[in-house]
Amino acid sequence: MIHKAPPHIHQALGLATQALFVSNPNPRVGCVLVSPSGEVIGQGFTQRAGGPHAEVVALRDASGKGFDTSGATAYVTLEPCSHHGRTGPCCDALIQAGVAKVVASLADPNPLVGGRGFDRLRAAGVEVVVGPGAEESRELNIGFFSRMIRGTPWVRLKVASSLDGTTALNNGASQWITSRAARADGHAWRARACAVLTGIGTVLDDNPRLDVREVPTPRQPHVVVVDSQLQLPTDTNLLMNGRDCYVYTASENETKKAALQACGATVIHLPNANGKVDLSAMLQDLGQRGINELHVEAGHKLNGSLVREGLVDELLLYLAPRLLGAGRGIADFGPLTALADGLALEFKSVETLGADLRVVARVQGRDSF
Ligand SMILES: NC(=O)C1=CN([C@@H]2O[C@H](COP(=O)(O)OP(=O)(O)OC[C@H]3O[C@@H](n4cnc5c(N)ncnc54)[C@H](OP(=O)(O)O)[C@@H]3O)[C@@H](O)[C@H]2O)C=CC1
Ligand SMILES: Nc1c(N[C@@H]2O[C@H](COP(=O)(O)O)[C@@H](O)[C@H]2O)[nH]c(=O)[nH]c1=O
Repeated sequence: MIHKAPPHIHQALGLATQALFVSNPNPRVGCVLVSPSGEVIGQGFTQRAGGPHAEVVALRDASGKGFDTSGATAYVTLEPCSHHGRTGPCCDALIQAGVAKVVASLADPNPLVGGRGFDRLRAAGVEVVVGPGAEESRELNIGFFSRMIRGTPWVRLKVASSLDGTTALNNGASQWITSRAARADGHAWRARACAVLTGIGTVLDDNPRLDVREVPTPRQPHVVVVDSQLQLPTDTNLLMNGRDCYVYTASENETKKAALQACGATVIHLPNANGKVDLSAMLQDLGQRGINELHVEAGHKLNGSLVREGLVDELLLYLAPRLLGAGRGIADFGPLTALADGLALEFKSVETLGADLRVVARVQGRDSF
């Protein structure tokens, strides 16, 4: 039997997409309220952290328009919450509004919710259907699911390269390899991430801003720097706009640490056995700090370590129609002795963006948590 998702859940998924740049670190959720006669009476999506969740926005929308919500069906892309977080439980709001049925895409992976929302609704006599739109909702919230289930962010490596895989010349020149359109698209991917991570090599070569300025966004992602020796200059562009900045280091230089902290950075000491930063421990720490999607824009050295240590989930690759020959590559790992030891990927999408190509490729098996 073919199970067809009801159109209202597609509408709710469309609303959830509107939360893409907004709700971090909360999941992107949409909700549509439909009256017993089949009329859409309220809609909403999750607002910024601490603001109302999708269900409450939809209920307010309905009551604001003078609609009676009793007997309505709520189509929602994630299990309604049952706990008192920064806002009250959405289950209670739905029950109080007299909603008769909830169609939800999938259960919330948050251990504080995890099925309790559905139990609470059912206990109050609300009919609950789970499943329609599950794949799309999980995909939209891959970072939230990663953090809740694995305890670490979804790691997306963004790279801009020539068609032959060069990301910078040996003298460090790299601006710009890709077109304006590709770079603007890259900003949209920055905007959906909770944080943008880079290496000290990139900071010293480029003094990048790593902010979102080519697309409108209500919030800027945090910035994370991997810097073993605390070489980060206090006048770096990264510290100029008051964003949260986390610097992971192997250095115990308290003077430099104090200088960076005075500029608003948070310095975290996480050395590995080689005197570099322990990248695996860093991801655990970022998970605890509420980072869902981690957007990496680093050079070939840090990218290489992330690949070598098996920490990369996805590649966001912009390819310019140009050959640059020898230079810095995408990720410096290996040399391998067997082809089978390469990082096996699966293409998710290939699109043209102006003159360039955008390839999204996922590391095989990484999304099966
Ligand atoms: N085209 C593109 O998409 C991009 C190009 N670039 C280009 O890349 C170049 C910089 O590359 P690169 O020097 O590789 O810079 P990275 O950004 O990769 O930073 C590398 C540095 O990170 C530090 N580090 C700390 N811990 C680790 C660890 N566990 N593993 C690896 N590195 C660690 C090391 O310095 P330390 O030991 O001192 O801490 C290392 O030298 C620039 O020319 C820049 O323009 C950069 C980003 C994107
Ligand atoms: N060279 C290159 C990119 N480089 C990345 O962009 C960073 C600069 O970001 P910002 O300071 O915010 O403009 C730089 O340090 C590097 O990480 N990106 C691209 O989309 N295309 C390109 O050709």
